Amino acid sequence: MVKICCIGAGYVGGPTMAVIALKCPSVEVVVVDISAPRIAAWNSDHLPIYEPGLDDVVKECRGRNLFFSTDVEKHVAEADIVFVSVNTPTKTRGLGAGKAADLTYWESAARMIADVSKSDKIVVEKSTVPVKTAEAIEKILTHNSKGINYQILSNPEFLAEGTAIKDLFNPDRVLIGGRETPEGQKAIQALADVYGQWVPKERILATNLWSAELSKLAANAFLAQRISSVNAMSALCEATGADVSQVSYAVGTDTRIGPKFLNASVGFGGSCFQKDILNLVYICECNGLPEVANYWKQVIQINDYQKSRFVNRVVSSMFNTVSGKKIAVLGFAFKKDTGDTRETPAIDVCKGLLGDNARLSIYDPQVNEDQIQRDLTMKKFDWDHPTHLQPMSPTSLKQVGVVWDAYEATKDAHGVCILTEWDEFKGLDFQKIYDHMQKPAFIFDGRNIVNAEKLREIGFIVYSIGKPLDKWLKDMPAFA
Ligand SMILES: NC(=O)C1=CN([C@@H]2O[C@H](COP(=O)(O)OP(=O)(O)OC[C@H]3O[C@@H](n4cnc5c(N)ncnc54)[C@H](O)[C@@H]3O)[C@@H](O)[C@H]2O)C=CC1
Ligand SMILES: O=C(O)[C@H]1O[C@H](OP(=O)(O)OP(=O)(O)OC[C@H]2O[C@@H](n3ccc(=O)[nH]c3=O)[C@H](O)[C@@H]2O)[C@H](O)[C@@H](O)[C@@H]1O
Repeated sequence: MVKICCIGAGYVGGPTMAVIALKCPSVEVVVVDISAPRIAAWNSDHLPIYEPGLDDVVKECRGRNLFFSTDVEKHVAEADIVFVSVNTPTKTRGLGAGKAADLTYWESAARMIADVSKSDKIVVEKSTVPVKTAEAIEKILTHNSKGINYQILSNPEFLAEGTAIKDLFNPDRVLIGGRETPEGQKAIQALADVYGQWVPKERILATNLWSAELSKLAANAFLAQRISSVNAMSALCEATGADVSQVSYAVGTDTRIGPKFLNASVGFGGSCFQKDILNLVYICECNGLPEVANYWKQVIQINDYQKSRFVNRVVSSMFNTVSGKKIAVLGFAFKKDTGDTRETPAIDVCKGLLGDNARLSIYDPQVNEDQIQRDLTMKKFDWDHPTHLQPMSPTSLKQVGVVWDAYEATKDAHGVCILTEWDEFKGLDFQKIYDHMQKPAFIFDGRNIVNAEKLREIGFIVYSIGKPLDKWLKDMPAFA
């Protein structure tokens, strides 16, 4: 029986390994982590992450050929294939701070593999890492090898949160990079055989190591670039009276461009887009390519601009101040169908509003108060470390209330900001909301999910990203 061990039981390690266990009943899969609470949650009825369909997959295999354990060393020692899916945060200090990937967790995992291994192993990079990381890992493993043969593969993950199980069941492609040696090719084949149990052969792509590593960074950069492109257009739409949804549709019907990933928004969030682009920028700079670095930097700059543009719209529309005003924030997660708040645009928007002294009442169906308070008080990039190593959050912010109901959040509010596109927000009774709000009542839709015309009929003043402006907003300076 092939034994797989995955180091890191997070958003990637957990779902990916659960699907491998489901699709390959003859493979034993153990997911290990240094975080005991996380492993306990994986072994309980309340999994540590919310992901549609995940519960069913885990229930079917857990205890059969899927196990979660804190006994990292034992399971690594026994495995034939070791996936490493640990955090690769942005460095916060030292060389490359604010850009380069911090490979501390990766390196310590590699050293541990070298320490405990007694048999040959295929070591798979599942985390997103800088190009050439495999070379560093290879050095750590071979310098401590005790005659053991290691093959390093790069097998980046392309799942998106909220659709992880769907993406894993039916991936556009599985990318496996390895050394161009007979041993390297054999290792690629061994991993391809695992995926081959449910992924069609033609979707399993084999490349060299560096192409696989770089393809992951490139794919995220391209995806984020589409969003920044459409968000840049959204600003121009507002200035000219064009409608960004119509522009996106018209542009996306060109088969060379395609319709996906062209929704204007308050900005992209999530644990990876910004981190991976910063990493790409750093790699370009290190390779003496400042023009290429600056090109990709712009994707992040437009994203930051979009978030601050949104805050400015809110403040300037409400008589240039939100001081002391109650603002309801609907949605805090970085997208719908996840409880994940890492790099969510809601953090920057809320901080911007708090900077103007607003009182916030936040509701998200999947995010609790503790998480929101932590997010609003934590330093940039600190979130991307294993939970038990993150600094304790300081005292909570008094101006921020977190409630479990959209109607409660909006009661007596002066304005409502929609920051996540949860389906339930589309079905809210906006007449009821309007009736219980201060007047004039404002809605700022950062996700373009409400029917602005209907809301205007009720009496709201509505701002929707990239849409022709409400008469009220036209008369207000956008960047006061
Ligand atoms: N979240 C996502 O949707 C995607 C993430 N990725 C990449 O996958 C990697 C992991 O991301 P997530 O799963 O989101 O992170 P995560 O933070 O949810 O999980 C990482 C886990 O690794 C554990 N860990 C860290 N060091 C360890 C060690 N030495 N030994 C054992 N466990 C250790 C942590 O305790 C944590 O539970 C990152 O490189 C990320 O860029 C790639 C594709 C999608
Ligand atoms: O490496 C990763 O971590 C993953 O990053 C993204 O997945 P994810 O961040 O989970 O979610 P996306 O659906 O890509 O959304 C990212 C952000 O962009 C925003 N977005 C997305 C699409 C769009 O048209 N407009 C838009 O603003 C979302 O609301 C969200 O805040 C990629 O889609 C995955 O392929 C990749 O594996």
